[in-house]
Amino acid sequence: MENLISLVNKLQRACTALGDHGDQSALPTLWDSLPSIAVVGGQSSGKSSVLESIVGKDFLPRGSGIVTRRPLVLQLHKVDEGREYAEFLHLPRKRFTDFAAVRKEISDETDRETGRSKQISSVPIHLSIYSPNVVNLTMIDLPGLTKVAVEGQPDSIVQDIENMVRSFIEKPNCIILAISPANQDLATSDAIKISREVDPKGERTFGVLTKIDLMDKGTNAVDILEGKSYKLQFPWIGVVNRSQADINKSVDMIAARRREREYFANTPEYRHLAHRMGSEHLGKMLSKHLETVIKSRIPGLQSLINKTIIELETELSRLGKPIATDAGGKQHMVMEISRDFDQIFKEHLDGIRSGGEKIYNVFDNQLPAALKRLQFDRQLSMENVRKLITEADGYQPHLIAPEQGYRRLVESCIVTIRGPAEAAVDAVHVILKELVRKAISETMQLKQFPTLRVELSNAASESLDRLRDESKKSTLKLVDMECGYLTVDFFRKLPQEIDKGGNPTHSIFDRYNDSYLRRIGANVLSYVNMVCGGLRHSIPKSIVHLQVREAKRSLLDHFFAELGTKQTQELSSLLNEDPAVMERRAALAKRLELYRSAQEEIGSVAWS
Ligand SMILES: Nc1nc2c(ncn2[C@@H]2O[C@H](COP(=O)(O)OP(=O)(O)OP(=O)(O)O)[C@@H](O)[C@H]2O)c(=O)[nH]1
Repeated sequence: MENLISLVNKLQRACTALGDHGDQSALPTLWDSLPSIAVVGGQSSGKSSVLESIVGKDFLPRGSGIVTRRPLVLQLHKVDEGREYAEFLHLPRKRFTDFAAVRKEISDETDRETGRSKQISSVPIHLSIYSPNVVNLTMIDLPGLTKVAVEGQPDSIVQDIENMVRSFIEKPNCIILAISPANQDLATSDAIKISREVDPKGERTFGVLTKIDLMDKGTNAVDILEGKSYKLQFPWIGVVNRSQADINKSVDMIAARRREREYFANTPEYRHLAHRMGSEHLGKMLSKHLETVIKSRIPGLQSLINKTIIELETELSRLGKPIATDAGGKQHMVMEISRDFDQIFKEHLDGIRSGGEKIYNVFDNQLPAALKRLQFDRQLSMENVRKLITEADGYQPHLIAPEQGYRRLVESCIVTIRGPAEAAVDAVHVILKELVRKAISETMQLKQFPTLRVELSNAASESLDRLRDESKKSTLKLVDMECGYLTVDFFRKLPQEIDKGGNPTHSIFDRYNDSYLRRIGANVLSYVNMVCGGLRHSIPKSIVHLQVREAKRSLLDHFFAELGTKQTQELSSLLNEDPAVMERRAALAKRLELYRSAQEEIGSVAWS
């Protein structure tokens, strides 16, 4: 059972180390879900004395006025053997074996936060005590409630202390140790007043009556201790702490405890209650109660932790990975994100994502339709055929066939194919750009880095422009090649005039008759159609080879080459992100670490 309390101790320590004090922040808090015991009471009611009695050590600052000015989270760890020692969370690895030094450090640490003025602060001091003589407990000592500000204190201090105390004890997981001095009327007890406000049924309030030994002669606290004056769910516990005179005389704790036991055992009014009085009993009882509370809370705590982990992970993944601080790490990160983008771009082309199919549509529909639209009517009109042939003949008319005329006619037709060829290159370019845009917006990590997003998009776009230019050059070359060298076989296989029974001795004037010119036009058209048929297949090949496959292969080559030369500062500006996002991510990561370790700790205890 003891490991239940040490579990909560561990979790509370982890909370503090990772910045979860249960204070108001935009992060989920584990601290508030863990049971704790807060000691409340009026000034000088004996809070510190009760704490010291439970610990069995002198370690708290003493003096007049407000001594406790910051919450002190005190964790008691029972160890099997060895020397007692204390450790502060703000001084890790420093072991205090001298408890007078602990007292001084509490005082100094209080002053460090509040200055030497008598101000208060809600930032807790965390102190752990390891001893064979303590029970496992976590308790929070709070500043004493006061009614008036003393010199040097602002008037608001009365309300400030009350608010701070309330903020701790109003949490449903807080067990309230309400300290009231027996030498004052219970009706005026600050502890009872404030605990009743937050726990009207007294379900989590333990009433502790101090200074019983200082009560007026002839009066006693039996009615209170028997729960007749003010009823709480748990029985009242009376304690007799050391008086100021005892402290001055350095009466040690062991002696003080023995005297306390004797006091209750030997005072006739309290003898019947002696078995449930005293600080030792108080410590044990609190420890037992805490165990019960923790046990009942474990299932709820587990499900809360699991739920919070999922929430934190979801938000963290939405915010993206944290940025490396060194140049190498930054470069690696930019490369990784860029590769993610490149991969998505390729997936669009390869059909894993949509969009690549539009390229085939260019080859299968747009290009053939554009080629078809080239009617060559103008080039092959009777007048034009006649004009080109006679021009090509020059001063010496052709003898058998108008060789040069044919060439000029073919060339004048084929040259018009450059238009559809160029248009196909441009159409594919537009599609590739659209795919880059899509891939950029689908690369999750890029949402985090607007500058990198722009740079990457520009680099990809420039690459595509370069590829378009290359592709255009080569594709047009294909067309130009068709102009540069005609397929001789086609013309050789053409039926000659003579074969058709024509008269080869026709005069030159007869040769330019309509049917002769029409036949030449038809021959040229049939040749050009054959060329179009070939280009319809070779233009897509050229485009795919130089634009599509090359984009897949080397879209970011230039970008990566330049990346290698970038200095840390340039890399940092590439990975510029909103500082608020960075802060939030760091805070979330810390909180997630806390919840994960809590999940592990609770898991192991719950199973055992
Ligand atoms: N005789 C006697 N004196 C006590 C008892 N409890 C506390 N005192 C004395 O009362 C004075 C105040 O006790 P503290 O324990 O310092 O009270 P506190 O509530 O912690 O005080 P602040 O932190 O200043 O609010 C000290 O001089 C104690 O010695 C008690 O049960 N009997």
